[in-house]
Amino acid sequence: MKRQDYISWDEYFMGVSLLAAKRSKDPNTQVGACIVDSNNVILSTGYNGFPVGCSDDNLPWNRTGEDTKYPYVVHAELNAILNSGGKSLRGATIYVGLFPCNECAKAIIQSGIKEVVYLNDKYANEKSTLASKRILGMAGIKLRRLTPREKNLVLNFENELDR
Ligand SMILES: Nc1ccn([C@H]2C[C@H](O)[C@@H](COP(=O)(O)O)O2)c(=O)n1
Ligand SMILES: [Zn+2]
Repeated sequence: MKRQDYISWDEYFMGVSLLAAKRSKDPNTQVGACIVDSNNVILSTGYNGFPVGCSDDNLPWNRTGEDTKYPYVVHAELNAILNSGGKSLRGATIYVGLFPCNECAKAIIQSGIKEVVYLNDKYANEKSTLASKRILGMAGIKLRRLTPREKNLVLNFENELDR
């Protein structure tokens, strides 16, 4: 009989986006994204960080004050779109830990992505999120908040060493 406790496609792709988020150097919010085609093939991943060539150590990670991270950070969704290397994203789905902002929403729409699956909507009342929902809705993009069956998905490197 086949295993019964395998993870769903949704859990797999959201899991990949959460794993990508672990690469983020942002001390406050780590976001990952995973773009998938209609055959459940991963097209691209990304996480929030500074642009290539801009050192993580020489730009600010502050949220407030004179010099903040906001003008410099590339969001996870945009990085995933840019990392796709010119592949067509038409009809694709983007899995992302945090609901996309308006800037990422524009890129999502223009790239042809048709569905956004997200986990967290902690900035639901921000102008950027409201604008994002407005344009994603107008563009006919499906929005789906994922309710995971399990709270935890454990990766155990040690177990694999014993096989
Ligand atoms: N959908 C999103 C929303 C935000 N981000 C990035 C941008 C920042 O690095 C961080 C948010 O920082 P906070 O204001 O919570 O300190 O998350 C993203 O990549 N995708
Ligand atoms: Zn964004």
